[in-house]
Amino acid sequence: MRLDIITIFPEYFAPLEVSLLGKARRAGLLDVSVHDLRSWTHDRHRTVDDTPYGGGPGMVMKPEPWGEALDAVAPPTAEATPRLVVPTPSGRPFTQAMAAEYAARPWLVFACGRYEGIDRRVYDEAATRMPVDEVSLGDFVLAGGEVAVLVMIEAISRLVPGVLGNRESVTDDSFAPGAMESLLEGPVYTKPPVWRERAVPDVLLSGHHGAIARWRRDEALRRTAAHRPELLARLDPAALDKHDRKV
Ligand SMILES: CN1CCN(Cc2ccc(Cn3ccc4ccc(-c5n[nH]c(N)c5C#N)cc43)cc2)CC1
Repeated sequence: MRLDIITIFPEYFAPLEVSLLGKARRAGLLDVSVHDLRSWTHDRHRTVDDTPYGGGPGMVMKPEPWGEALDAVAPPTAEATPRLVVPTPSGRPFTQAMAAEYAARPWLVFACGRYEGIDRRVYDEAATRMPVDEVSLGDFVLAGGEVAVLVMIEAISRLVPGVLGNRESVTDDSFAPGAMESLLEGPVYTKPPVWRERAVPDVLLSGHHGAIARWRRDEALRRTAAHRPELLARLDPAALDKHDRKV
């Protein structure tokens, strides 16, 4: 999977060198390139922003550098076509399902905006030759797209086959398709069996896999009811057995 990131702060992406993502890159599972948008400026001050037409606070990212950057990173003559993913407060909510969709794609280009955003004509022109997705991480306001892209790359990359050593660990994720979809994950425990007089629930030490699965589902239902009751409304009633309904 090829990932290209265009930003005025390339240093934000140093974390992509460490941990799982670093290993995945070294294993050739991920081909990640970070590009400095200012490489496509031609003035002495390497200008990427200007005042907004129509007035208003702040600055807007100029279209020219973005146009040249996208031409260079994803040339119209390229054999493959990337999906352009642009984080923005006004985008579609980023979800685990979107992460899974993106993880199945061969090439993503991430455009990290700053200031009050990127001139709209950049989106419109790019959309003439590649799919453009505007995506939001949630109902809060960041100062730019870099942190959002880091979050999305981590969520997407862990779903790429081979990146996570133990594939099973994604099947029980919150929001993962299947039985746990729309449920938050339950509590987890490891050794020691007792820590500061707090014991691990007996069922987890019982070796009784059916009882353990039941306990985990009950805990997931309880946590979802407590923290995200609206997710329970999404559950297919057929997926709930009579025991679930008592939780
Ligand atoms: C007049 N007002 C009208 C409202 N706008 C709104 C606004 C526009 C940009 C920014 C800063 N910014 C620049 C690029 C960029 C990318 C992502 C995000 C982002 N924030 N929150 C998420 N979940 C994000 C994601 N993903 C923020 C970004 C902040 C606030 C301001 C001007």
